[in-house]
Amino acid sequence: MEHIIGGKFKLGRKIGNGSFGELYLGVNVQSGKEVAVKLEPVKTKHPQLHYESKLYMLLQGGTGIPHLKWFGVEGEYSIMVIDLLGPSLEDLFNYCNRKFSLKTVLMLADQLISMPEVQCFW
Ligand SMILES: Nc1ncnc2c1ncn2[C@@H]1O[C@H](COP(=O)(O)OP(=O)(O)OP(=O)(O)O)[C@@H](O)[C@H]1O
Repeated sequence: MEHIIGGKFKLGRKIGNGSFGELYLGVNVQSGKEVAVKLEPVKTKHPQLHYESKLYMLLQGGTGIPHLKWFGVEGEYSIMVIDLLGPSLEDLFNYCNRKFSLKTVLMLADQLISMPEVQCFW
């Protein structure tokens, strides 16, 4: 039988790798909407995912911050379900043949420094 995370999210294909977790595409089986699912083995030496989910909770509602939909432990994994974001900056950089125009760089800088969530880490 297919495993449904948090009673609501079906796990799809892998979409990325972080330094401590793996990202998968997921689908909310009730609404059909796609989500991002991050998995971290519970046996990992230095668990991070629970802290990451708490940070998302603190930053909820901020510009560019994905909405935390669910966090829990199921089987051998800690699991966090968040909004599925668009392509990463690296993906966009590759799409532009690894060259951004000055205008793009300035627009990016402008967006980054005006994010209150980023300012609090300075
Ligand atoms: N909500 C999301 N929607 C779509 N793709 C995502 C989402 N979160 C992360 N990704 C992608 O998954 C990959 C891994 O992300 P992850 O957040 O695990 O690691 P990271 O930020 O690259 O590094 P670190 O593990 O140090 O935080 C990245 O390529 C990122 O673009």
